[in-house]
Amino acid sequence: MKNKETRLNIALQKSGRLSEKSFELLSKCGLELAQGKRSLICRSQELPVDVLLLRDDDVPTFVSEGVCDIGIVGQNVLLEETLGTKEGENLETVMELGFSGCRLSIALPKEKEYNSLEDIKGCKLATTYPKILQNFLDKNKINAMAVKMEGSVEIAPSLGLADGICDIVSSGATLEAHGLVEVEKIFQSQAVLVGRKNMSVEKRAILVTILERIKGVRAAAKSKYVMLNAPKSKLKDICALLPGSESPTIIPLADENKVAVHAVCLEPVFWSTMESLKSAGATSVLILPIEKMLV
Ligand SMILES: Nc1ncnc2c1ncn2[C@@H]1O[C@H](COP(=O)(O)OP(=O)(O)OP(=O)(O)O)[C@@H](O)[C@H]1O
Ligand SMILES: O=P(O)(O)OC[C@H]1O[C@H](OP(=O)(O)OP(=O)(O)O)[C@H](O)[C@@H]1O
Ligand SMILES: [Mg+2]
Repeated sequence: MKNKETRLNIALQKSGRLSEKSFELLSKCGLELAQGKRSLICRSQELPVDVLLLRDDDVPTFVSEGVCDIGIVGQNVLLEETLGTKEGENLETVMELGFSGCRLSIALPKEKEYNSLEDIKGCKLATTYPKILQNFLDKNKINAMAVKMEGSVEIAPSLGLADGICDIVSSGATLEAHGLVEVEKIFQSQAVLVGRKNMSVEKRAILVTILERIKGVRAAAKSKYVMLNAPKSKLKDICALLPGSESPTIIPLADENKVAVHAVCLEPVFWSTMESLKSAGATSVLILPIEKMLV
């Protein structure tokens, strides 16, 4: 009998703040996912990978229980779901993904005076993250109460349900719209790839392929391909200005006094860099995006 193929199961958020970026990342890694309209599982033809679509809060449990091998989740949810449980012992952060950056903060109505944490003693704070909040309060020896809400937390103070909140802040626009002011940042978060610690050798091999591709996608996103022409006499100065470039390719030109320089720059190339290149004698400076890169 033929052995069952080993496939890596990945848990992704079905819809929400993480899902679009997660799908985009996998797609850039060559994992085009065939998904029916209402299907909660999709298969990749390119690699032995299946993707399960979940609520983000369920991602840590699915991975720690071994239903999925890896998953994408915010560090805020990962910490909330694993604080004080055995679940976290099976899990490891495999890679920080650099998107969905946000912070968990305490915010109070703008009328309330705030000088230090002492001012929230005895307060009721509405939050979706009671364990992270309680942990922060305990560490700072502040006696305040966490009131659990599943969403729309910012509305709680104006309805008299709480004195303040502890919720996700990114631009701060939601706080402002609800007359709240951020007074303490308690946790900085981004999306991570979380994995189960004891994975089979076969599954780990698939994971390594995906990790290498993610590294390539992220390196390509930051990098640029630079092409320019340089007078031979200025070549050294011009090459020194190329940010994060290992060893540029130098190509002869019809004009014997000039060469073409092609380089992969692993750091951002700003307008100011291009202006410096021009001042140093470079002409026809072109900056091109890089689609894929194996690093
Ligand atoms: N405004 C924001 N800016 C950046 N990242 C955010 C923002 N809001 C949330 N996030 C991040 O995205 C994650 C998912 O947020 P989302 O609002 O989609 O969660 P949710 O409503 O709990 O979703 P689900 O329905 O899957 O339970 C958060 O846990 C956080 O890590
Ligand atoms: O500081 P800001 O940029 O305003 O972002 C913060 C808001 O973003 C998230 O909500 P989201 O908009 O995802 O809606 P949700 O409450 O339905 O999850 C979070 O719960 C905050 O309410
Ligand atoms: Mg959720």
